[in-house]
Amino acid sequence: MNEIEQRIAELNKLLHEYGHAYYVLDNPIVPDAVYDQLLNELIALEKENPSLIYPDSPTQRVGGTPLQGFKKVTHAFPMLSLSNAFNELDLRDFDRRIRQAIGDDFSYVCELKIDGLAISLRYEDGIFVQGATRGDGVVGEEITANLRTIRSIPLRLKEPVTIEVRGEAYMPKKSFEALNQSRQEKGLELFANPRNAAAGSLRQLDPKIAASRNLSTFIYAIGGDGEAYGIDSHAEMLDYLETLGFPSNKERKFCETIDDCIAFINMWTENRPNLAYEIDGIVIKVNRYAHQDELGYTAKSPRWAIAYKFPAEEAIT
Ligand SMILES: NC(=O)c1cnc(N)c2cc(Br)sc12
Repeated sequence: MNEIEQRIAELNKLLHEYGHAYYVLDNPIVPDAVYDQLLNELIALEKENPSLIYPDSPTQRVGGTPLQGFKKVTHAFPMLSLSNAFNELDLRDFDRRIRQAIGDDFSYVCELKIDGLAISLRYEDGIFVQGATRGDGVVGEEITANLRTIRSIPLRLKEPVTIEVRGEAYMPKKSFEALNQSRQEKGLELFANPRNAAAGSLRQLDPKIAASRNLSTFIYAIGGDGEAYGIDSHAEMLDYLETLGFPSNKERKFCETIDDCIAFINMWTENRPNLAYEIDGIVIKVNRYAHQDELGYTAKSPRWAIAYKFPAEEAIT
């Protein structure tokens, strides 16, 4: 490797590491000015040596030309939908059905239900190759160019694995308010809520628009068989996603009983306004894969998970 090739390799490595710390861990290692200076150095070197541009270089996040339309893609593994619970009785019915099926020796994991747009990300040998919307769960729209602009989506994983993951793309509350403020000043129609704003941003044909919308993601599932990665529980899977470099939501709780889940729901019903992003419920999943396999699926959704939905908020008159 000559000096320029070495410097480009080093800048890619540093910018991936700094970008992961800033956008995924929310814990910057270097000041923004240092990040920007290194990024500008890489942009200049790539301009002089286009043959040395890495496909997953941080400079390659925002594509050039707008698309003509979105291709349809079939997910390698169908994307789940969850049955809903609206009150404590529904939750205790869910718990009772599980006990009747597998006995009492199991535990739950509770997670925040992010109010955004469900997405699927495909990586081959650790490189981000395709991203899609959920669509009908089987066929979605290919929105790779737009998802590449989301800084919390790694373009290269920490391990060279081939994997398909699922998560939620969302717009933080502050970004939503700023976007609507600027749209109001321009006399444009306002977005009704952050979910619509995130969905609208990811359905733009020009990636530069998506790049300007400050979207983020939480990744919360592996498509298909987690056991293929040596994992045998949901909690371990979430930790594995983090080791690969994905942003996973830290507000999750290992719960021994449905009472613990209800306490978690009550706490977040209270604390929901303090979050930087919107949630529309709490997802409860039986933790161990062996138990999930025993419980199986209905025609539409897993028997081992349920989404508690917060009551619809009173429209502010
Ligand atoms: N953590 C999770 O499982 C989770 C979080 N947020 C969501 N909007 C969804 C939707 C499904 Br389906 S699962 C899930």
